[in-house]
Amino acid sequence: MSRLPDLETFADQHGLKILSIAQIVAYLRRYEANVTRVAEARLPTKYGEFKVFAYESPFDPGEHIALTLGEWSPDQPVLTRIHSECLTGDVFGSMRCDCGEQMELALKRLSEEGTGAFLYMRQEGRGIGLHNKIKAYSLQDGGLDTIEANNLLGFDTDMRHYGIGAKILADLGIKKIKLLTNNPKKLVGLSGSEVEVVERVQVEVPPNDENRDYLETKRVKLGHILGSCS
Ligand SMILES: Nc1nc2c(ncn2[C@@H]2O[C@H](COP(=O)(O)OP(=O)(O)OP(=O)(O)O)[C@@H](O)[C@H]2O)c(=O)[nH]1
Ligand SMILES: [Zn+2]
Repeated sequence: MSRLPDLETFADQHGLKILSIAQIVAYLRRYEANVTRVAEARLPTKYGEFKVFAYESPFDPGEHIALTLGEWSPDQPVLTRIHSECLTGDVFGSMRCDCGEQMELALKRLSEEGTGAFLYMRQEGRGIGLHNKIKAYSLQDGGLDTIEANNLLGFDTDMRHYGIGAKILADLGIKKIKLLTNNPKKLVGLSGSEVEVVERVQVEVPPNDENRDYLETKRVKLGHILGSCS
């Protein structure tokens, strides 16, 4: 019986191209990060009159939106918040985390600046989704920290990526940003993208009794720059 050729020889013989898993993943990541603006409208808020832009992206079902205030020139660094969805904090005022208050603080800062962009990325629960975040909360009620809970559920600590956010900013004509964040990993996540972070702007809110341990875990285990408000 003749031996089967190895995959690469077979591919050569048939004019096929064999891609490594890493090449396929890199390709999907690039393709996934393409965004299409699907709608835009006026959005008057208590923080001022924003424009709201809706985006979609292949392979990513998240209905991401961007709110913008004012105008900018192509080389102007724009005050920007890339906010990850937290339904419990952003909508219901949960005190387990700092998300809702950070969202309000960021919108206020944009309003004071008179110019800026606020991206609302549908990466609930650091990318694990709402139901899984609530499962993680349940484990945290039993004594685990936010990272241990994610890991016990079989998820990485943080499953977000920032390529789509960078593409949305590029679509809005933003090339340089002053990024409102306490998370240095967001800067790393944006490096090599079409957007340059020229400054990190602290967006810290005071801790409360419900989120003090959670914020400490973020500081110690996730490397968030926190502490000026405690
Ligand atoms: N899995 C999980 N997600 C959480 C938990 N608490 C908050 N989140 C999510 O964490 C995300 C926000 O991430 P944070 O680590 O608070 O902040 P960040 O966006 O990385 O950093 P900043 O820019 O400084 O706000 C949101 O998607 C929340 O839904 C939790 O206990 N478990
Ligand atoms: Zn939150």
